[in-house]
Amino acid sequence: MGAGASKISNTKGLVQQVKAGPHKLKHRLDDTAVVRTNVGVPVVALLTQETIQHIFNTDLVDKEKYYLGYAGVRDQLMRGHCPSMFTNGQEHRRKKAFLIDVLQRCQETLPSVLLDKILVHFEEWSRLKVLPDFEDRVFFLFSDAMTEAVLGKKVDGRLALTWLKGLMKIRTWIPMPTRARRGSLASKVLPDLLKTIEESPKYEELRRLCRVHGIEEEEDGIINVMFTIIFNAVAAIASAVVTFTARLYTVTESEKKNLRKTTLLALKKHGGITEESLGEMKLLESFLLEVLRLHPPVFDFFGVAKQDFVISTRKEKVEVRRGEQLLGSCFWAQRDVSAFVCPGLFRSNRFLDEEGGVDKKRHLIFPHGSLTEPADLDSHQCPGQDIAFFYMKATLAVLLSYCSWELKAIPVWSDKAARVGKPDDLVSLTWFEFDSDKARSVVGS
Ligand code: HEM
Repeated sequence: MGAGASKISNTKGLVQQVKAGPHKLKHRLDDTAVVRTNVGVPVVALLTQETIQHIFNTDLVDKEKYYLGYAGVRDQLMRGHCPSMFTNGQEHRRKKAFLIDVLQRCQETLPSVLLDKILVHFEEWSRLKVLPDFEDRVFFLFSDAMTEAVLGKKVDGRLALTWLKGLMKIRTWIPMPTRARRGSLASKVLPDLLKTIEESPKYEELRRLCRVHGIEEEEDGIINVMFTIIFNAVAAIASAVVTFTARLYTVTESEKKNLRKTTLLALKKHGGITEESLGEMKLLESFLLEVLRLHPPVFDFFGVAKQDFVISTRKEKVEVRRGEQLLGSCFWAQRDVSAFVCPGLFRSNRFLDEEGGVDKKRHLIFPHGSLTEPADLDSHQCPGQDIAFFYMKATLAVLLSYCSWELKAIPVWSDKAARVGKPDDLVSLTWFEFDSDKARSVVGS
């Protein structure tokens, strides 16, 4: 029986959640589809491709302001303005339409800004040779590229990272001094962060767009842009790229060689990073999708039932009461055996066309909805996937074709939600080399 009443306390639930993460919800061989449990808050957890659809249904489920189940964002770090992904109804429609407009307006500058940053950052990494802070450095690369493309001027990546690291809080009475310290550091950098945005070339344009989209307080719009760049965009793509780098370590030499060869071939054929060359990097894309299937940056999607409803599965009918928290487990739904053969295995060619990849892609739900369906204003699905894939594929293509590196340790995944898909220990490089001359001759901007 999956969804019986769970009597455990929030504290015990939270401790289990931190220790076991998604493995608290079910054993990998169970076929449980729904379970009532406690992950720091009581939840009805949806664990399959079929049941997780309920969390995407905005007629049944609302977002909770500032909260994702047991975790939340510190509203003072948002100056009391709520990010789009935590809002509902008209407020959500307005904010999401505004953000989509902002993102569309930077589409043209985005590729050249990114290529420039890739070359500059990789050259710096190569000079340093050893990168104990590799994860932060990937974040800085994407932060520079994204902020410059959207704002016309880059924001200091260290300010952005300090703000991000202090953003999340946990719903518990247990004292968390490290989190508290990070929260107060983040409060300190917020004025500098906002000042850089206010002084950026695109600031007036962003204020105008706020008015166009009926966002009454301009600060609300600006904070939403900041949240989207740093939290929604940069944090997610940086994590996926670090996870990819670690995953490469786990595949055979011949797989790696083939990946490098096909990527470089596409780059050379089209004379650099273009829509065409990226489109031809089928193995790179399949590898990346497999990384995002097994290690999505967001494991759990949360929402609150707006009304009573029933979830019917093959085995049972589960009644959900209005006000109950729902947890959609992206982690388990992307390991559902009804959609993926041998779902626990990492198979880098799983999403190739000849492997039926096109059909399988629709079961990828890491963007908070099917990857093959476009995001719209009535859902909470991510509207940034095109940008995300351009950023990730372009960076990985240059990395694979012109760089060599060594990881400090063999990566191990025990699936800690707080690591947003990355392996348990910090990913560091003991050595990094970049063939800048060759890269510039092909991808030079
Ligand atoms: C691999 C990279 C990415 C992943 C896995 C990802 C995933 C997600 C997920 C799971 C959500 C929903 C969160 C929730 O409601 O609980 C979301 C929302 C969002 N994402 Fe992404 N994202 C990625 C990259 C990006 C990028 C590059 C951008 C912008 C350029 C972006 C912009 C947004 C925005 C604006 C929302 C809020 C949508 C709304 O309010 O309805 N994301 N993303």
